[in-house]
Amino acid sequence: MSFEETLNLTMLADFYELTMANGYLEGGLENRIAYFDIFFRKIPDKGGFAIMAGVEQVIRYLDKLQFNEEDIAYLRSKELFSEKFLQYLSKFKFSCDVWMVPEGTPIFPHEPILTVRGPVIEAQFIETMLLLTINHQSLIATKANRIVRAAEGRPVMEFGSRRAQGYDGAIFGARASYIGGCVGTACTLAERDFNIPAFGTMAHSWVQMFPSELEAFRAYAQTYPYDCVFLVDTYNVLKSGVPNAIKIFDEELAPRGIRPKGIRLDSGDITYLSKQARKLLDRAGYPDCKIVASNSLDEYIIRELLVQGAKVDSFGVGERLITSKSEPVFGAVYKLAAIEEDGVMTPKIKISENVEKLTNPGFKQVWRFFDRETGKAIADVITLANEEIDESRPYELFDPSHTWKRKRVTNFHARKLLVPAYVKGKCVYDIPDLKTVRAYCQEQVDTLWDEVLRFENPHTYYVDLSKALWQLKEDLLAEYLIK
Ligand SMILES: Nc1ncnc2c1ncn2[C@@H]1O[C@H](COP(=O)(O)OP(=O)(O)OP(=O)(O)O)[C@@H](O)[C@H]1O
Ligand SMILES: O=P(O)(O)OC[C@H]1O[C@H](OP(=O)(O)OP(=O)(O)O)[C@H](O)[C@@H]1O
Ligand SMILES: O=C(O)c1cccnc1
Repeated sequence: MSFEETLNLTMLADFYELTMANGYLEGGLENRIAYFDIFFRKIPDKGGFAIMAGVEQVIRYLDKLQFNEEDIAYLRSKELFSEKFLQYLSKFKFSCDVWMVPEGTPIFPHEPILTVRGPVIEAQFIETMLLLTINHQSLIATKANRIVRAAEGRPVMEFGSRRAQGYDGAIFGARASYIGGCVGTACTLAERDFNIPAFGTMAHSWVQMFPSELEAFRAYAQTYPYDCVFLVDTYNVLKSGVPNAIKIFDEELAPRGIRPKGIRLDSGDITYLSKQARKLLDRAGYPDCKIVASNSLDEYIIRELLVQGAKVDSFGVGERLITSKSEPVFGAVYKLAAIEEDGVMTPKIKISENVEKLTNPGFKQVWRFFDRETGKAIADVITLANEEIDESRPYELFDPSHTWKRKRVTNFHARKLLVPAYVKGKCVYDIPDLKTVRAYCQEQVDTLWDEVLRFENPHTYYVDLSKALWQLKEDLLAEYLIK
């Protein structure tokens, strides 16, 4: 049984979701339809984009939503909820429609990345689990993608389980890291359950367990002759670690015609040590022996190491990736966008003094415009769900805050980003395997201009509103301001 199959997280809800639900039922609002959007406001690390992740876990959660007898008994013990509500929960069956942006897609602030439509009790109840799932995995996939891009084609392995914030942080963090572009993970369970390649080198304790470093390397080579990546910094990298590694390559592997895989540096000045180690290995006839570096790395240090000319072939990255240490919050929120009664939809807006916190009302779609000539993404446009984009005619983009800033685009292809995931509670989403998601992510990131990809002061990618949505927002703002 996979780790996920052991989980039923129905009760992982914020208590107010239950009190509101009880209130809706008591007030006869249980059949009122609500539309909720998930969107985020700020890209971590001042980046130019984020990566959508966690969709598969949202589906696993929704598929299992069910209150068992224990849950009902516990809720009854609170002496807060009506018997009618407890009966409702015991027969609870998810019946909403859900649209999601596929995993691995680059996403931008303020655009809906997931929309739920359904009876308000159900749609409201799932807020917390949906947010925590998308927030966690999108955070880590985004961070992983930054680290992988900093490594400029050198493989990055995720080494963070031991420093993850809890076991689910480790497991789903490994999953998200893989989507973001890591080649594999040290987390064994992640390979068992998600098919993410798991591999590793050795710990300092292995080296310490033997009377000498040389004996430690020899024992490892005898057990795993085809898989030797020696950790060379337990005592002294250049005086003992690398020379001992070379000695064992010569004595244990070379006579059998086996090429060594690598050495790992885990402390000290990685640039200096990797350059010196490279010279020693090359001189000894092992130019193909790879140098792996680890030790509190992130995209900034990796980039700096490469600027310094470090001779590192691959990176193991743990704590700063699995916790997204530099910015550990992905602030996606769940906001009501419309309600529907007797088939009539009423758009809703959340007003705020802070322009950043104004919501986009109504039932919406997000379109990504691609230039047909370059294949590059030009802009995203949030429209009302029933709008169509005619690719055969020029489309006028305009900045929703500075409407005089306009751009006419021609020769474009427009793709809907929100795709159906549930129809009336039934999953209609074909979950792709993770390798496919990872490849899709890379392909989609490649559609972004370098100006959006860069780490420092990236260009703000356009996320515009259609005229109809902009007008609706203006009208609602005017209406509320007059009130
Ligand atoms: N050439 C370099 N340029 C920039 N940062 C580096 C360089 N080499 C290593 N670092 C980073 O500097 C930080 C500190 O590394 P250092 O090995 O000096 O300290 P440490 O972690 O305390 O060492 P140890 O593991 O021996 O205790 C780590 O995040 C490491 O990745
Ligand atoms: O530094 P990270 O990016 O998290 O990478 C993973 C770290 O985990 C291991 O360290 P260990 O737990 O053995 O402790 P250490 O920091 O003393 O090496 C490994 O040797 C790396 O240093
Ligand atoms: O396999 C490794 O080298 C490894 C695994 C986890 C953490 N640090 C290193």
